[in-house]
Amino acid sequence: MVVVERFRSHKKQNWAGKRMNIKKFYFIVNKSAGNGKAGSFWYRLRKRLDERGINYIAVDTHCPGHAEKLAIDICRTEKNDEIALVAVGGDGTIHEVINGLSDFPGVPVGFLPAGSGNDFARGFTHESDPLMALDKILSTINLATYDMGAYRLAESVGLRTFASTFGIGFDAEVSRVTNESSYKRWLNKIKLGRVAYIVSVVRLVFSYVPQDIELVVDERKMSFNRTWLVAVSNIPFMGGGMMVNPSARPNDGLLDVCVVHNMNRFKLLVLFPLIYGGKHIRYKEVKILRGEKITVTSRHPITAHADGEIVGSTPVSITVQPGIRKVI
Ligand SMILES: Nc1ncnc2c1ncn2[C@@H]1O[C@H](COP(=O)(O)OP(=O)(O)OP(=O)(O)O)[C@@H](O)[C@H]1O
Repeated sequence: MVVVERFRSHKKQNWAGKRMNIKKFYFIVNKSAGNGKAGSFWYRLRKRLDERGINYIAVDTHCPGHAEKLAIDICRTEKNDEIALVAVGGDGTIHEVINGLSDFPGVPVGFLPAGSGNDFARGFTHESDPLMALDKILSTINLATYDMGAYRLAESVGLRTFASTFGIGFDAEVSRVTNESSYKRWLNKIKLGRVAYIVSVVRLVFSYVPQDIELVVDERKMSFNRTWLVAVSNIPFMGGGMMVNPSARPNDGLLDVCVVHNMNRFKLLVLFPLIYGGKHIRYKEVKILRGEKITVTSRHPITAHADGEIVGSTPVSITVQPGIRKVI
């Protein structure tokens, strides 16, 4: 009955935990995150920085993709062992910043959660309050090295990075519909941004068409019929706290894979709340795997997201990059 398969166990943890000598903090601020909530958060954060006499520079993003360019420009002009970059926004903002840092492994990154979902904070920094998160970052005591995921889509050039989850299928459509929705804006206003993802699940469950896929995890080849989603995770959470891969750890050198297949729509809807406690993995239609290299192919292209941002469609190959990123 329980179809939870663990053919790889966690590797030895690569926790680094050391103090750094950071001389200057760069804050990359996406004031549009959380549908504008980040702007008011930033006002309070800046006040705290000024009160403490911190040496910092803040730069605002002006459009999608800008955080990545800013991160590259900063790292090219500054001594990499003296700076830290801090993303202020949601998971989309941190996704852009870590991609900008791809060629600069020595630069630590921090996150002040001010978006709608904030799964990065849940999985890495464990601090949901932006002011508390700022205090932790400034103390730079909690510096550790973490794994990142790398993905290559057939239609794109080069390797891209994700921090939390790479998702294919239903969850990608949920991310797309949520990001385009007007209810996300309204729910963010009343501090219920994560509920927007739940609304999208209910909207899509009766129209989404599950697809057949081929999955390879390390050397192991598998076929799944009527697949709703494949979620490749570095941390347990996606979509604002859904615990899709409860055992995923960002410092074990491995990625966890959750495949939901052959489940009828009504069962999916009824069981959906279980994902918040990670209890969905008990069901025969849910397969959990773990590995270092994952490829997904399908006859028809299936939408894919990285950290909640739509990035393309299948086929895709994904690998883990063990301990590559310093996070404060
Ligand atoms: N100045 C800007 N104006 C509009 N959009 C921006 C701007 N700067 C960045 N963006 C885009 O805003 C999008 C949303 O940002 P982000 O994901 O950080 O917030 P969120 O969607 O509210 O939070 P979460 O992803 O945690 O649910 C990203 O795709 C990013 O590229």
